Amino acid sequence: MLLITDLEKTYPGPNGGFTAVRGMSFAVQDGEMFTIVGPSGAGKTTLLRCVAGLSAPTAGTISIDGVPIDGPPREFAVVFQDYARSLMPWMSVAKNVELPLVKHGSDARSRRRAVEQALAEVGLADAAHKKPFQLSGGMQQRVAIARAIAYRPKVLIMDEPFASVDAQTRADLEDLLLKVREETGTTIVFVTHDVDESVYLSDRVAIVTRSPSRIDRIVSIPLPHPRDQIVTKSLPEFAELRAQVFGRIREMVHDAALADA
Ligand SMILES: Nc1ncnc2c1ncn2[C@@H]1O[C@H](COP(=O)(O)OP(=O)(O)OP(=O)(O)O)[C@@H](O)[C@H]1O
Repeated sequence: MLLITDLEKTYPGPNGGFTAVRGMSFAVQDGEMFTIVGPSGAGKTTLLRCVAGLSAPTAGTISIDGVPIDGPPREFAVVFQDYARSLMPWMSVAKNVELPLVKHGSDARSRRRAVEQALAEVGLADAAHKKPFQLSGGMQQRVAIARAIAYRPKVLIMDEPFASVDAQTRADLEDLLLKVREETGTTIVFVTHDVDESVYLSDRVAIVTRSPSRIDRIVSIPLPHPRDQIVTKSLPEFAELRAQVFGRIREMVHDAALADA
């Protein structure tokens, strides 16, 4: 279980700096798809960077199975929105996917097998020898996902991973993620601006307040699996959950505008 307790992150600066996150606590169960949504600038990326061990919290603790995180854990993988910057342009797709496996010290034969399997899982078996620039944006993001899942991380952390692709590719990538999660049982912590995406993908959606951000509420998503872009999104329960999450975010933005006035 991933446990976040009383997390605070203050960026240094004048007048005591800027506190992006304060008093943030939640738990993500093993194998859960947990999504975080909230107003723009709320501190979602800050939160994910702390959870991934990429940024040190000012206060509070993050632990996985009771072990505190104080640097990027070996069993975590991270996928960011900007696939173009996250892939090495001079390396083939296969070499890009292999990179973390080399860092983890696996031998050549198991690396080759893991790369082949991960590329097959994301539907890119034929693109192994291409360079990232020869692929579309959606395909490059598939490579980033293949790289993240190749070494079977315990936790996959994703920050707006599908924000830069077109609507159809986005829907395909959402379904790919559901399939990967179904097949591997990976725990996924996912940040998105898109309320429909959060409800469609998740077991639970956490709504965070604006900075200094904390959990406002957590909404359970008891929609049946397997999910389907048309069938699931046509369910009255989907519309109800979407309205609940969207309504609460709108309320918070409205309250903040009144407070700022
Ligand atoms: N390195 C930094 N130094 C100072 N302030 C920062 C730094 N990184 C982020 N912030 C501030 O912290 C706040 C939260 O930023 P963050 O990117 O975590 O929010 P977010 O919810 O991910 O935003 P968005 O929804 O727009 O992607 C913002 O006000 C931002 O300006």
